[in-house]
Amino acid sequence: MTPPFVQIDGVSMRYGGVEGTLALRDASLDVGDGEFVAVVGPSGCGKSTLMRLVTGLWPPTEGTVIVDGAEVDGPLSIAGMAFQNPTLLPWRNIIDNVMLPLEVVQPHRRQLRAQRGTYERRARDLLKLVGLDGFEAKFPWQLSGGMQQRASLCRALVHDPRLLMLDEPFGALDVFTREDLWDVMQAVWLAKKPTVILVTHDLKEAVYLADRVLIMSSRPGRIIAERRVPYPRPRRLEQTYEAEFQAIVHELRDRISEARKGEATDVR
Ligand SMILES: Nc1ncnc2c1ncn2[C@@H]1O[C@H](COP(=O)(O)OP(=O)(O)OP(=O)(O)O)[C@@H](O)[C@H]1O
Repeated sequence: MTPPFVQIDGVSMRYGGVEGTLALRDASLDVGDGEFVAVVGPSGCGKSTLMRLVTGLWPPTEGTVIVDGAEVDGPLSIAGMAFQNPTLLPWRNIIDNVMLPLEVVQPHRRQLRAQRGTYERRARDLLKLVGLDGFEAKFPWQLSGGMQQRASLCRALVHDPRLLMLDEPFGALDVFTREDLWDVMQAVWLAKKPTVILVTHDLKEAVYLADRVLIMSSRPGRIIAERRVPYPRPRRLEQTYEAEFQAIVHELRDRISEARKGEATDVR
């Protein structure tokens, strides 16, 4: 059997030393290579913290995080990341923003000068995939919030990451743009099959996009349950209105509401 691509084993995370905030306690989860999982849970339960540990932005206080067979001990170059806030650099145009990871992440950084044309084509293809062709030379402030978020997804994908970490990337968008981007995300996943971990508050989004939805307890967070999503891909937005789909969303909502009631005792 192939080992999981991401293995989180008995991870705890306390911010600010022994008297600080315990965000995660004994959290464990495995994610298979090419699997799409969504992480949901009560507000403040440690979802973003989990993302920071997997991408190596913080070391855990206890436990181990293994990605692609190696323990994570610093920022992961095989990961692409997108957050709720698109964080594009205002002085760079859209294509230069999208190409930013190529200037940082090896081996692309080494190859960029010699293969600029190929890389630029890749960035243009991604912009086209998300409906932003024609906007390459614009600056972030000339684009709407939804368009900036599309560009930030392209930036997360431009170095062909094997692991894609998405922390509420659609959270700030209106419902129509959000649903458009779900389908963009689905198309990207079908085309490239990266391993994806998506943190979201939107249970419909979690069920629409993921193979498996993981539910966290209240803080200090750990994974307390999971729900497989039985639908093959490509999935269609109309499915989200069907009774079976809505029953899964309700089931998740109930689990989270139970998790919220079982408030943890160590809540420092
Ligand atoms: N850099 C930090 N320093 C100190 N405490 C932090 C830090 N980051 C997060 N925390 C605390 O850790 C806990 C978990 O935060 P985290 O952002 O991981 O939760 P979340 O589940 O992503 O929250 P939300 O659902 O509201 O986005 C919270 O109590 C938060 O205040």
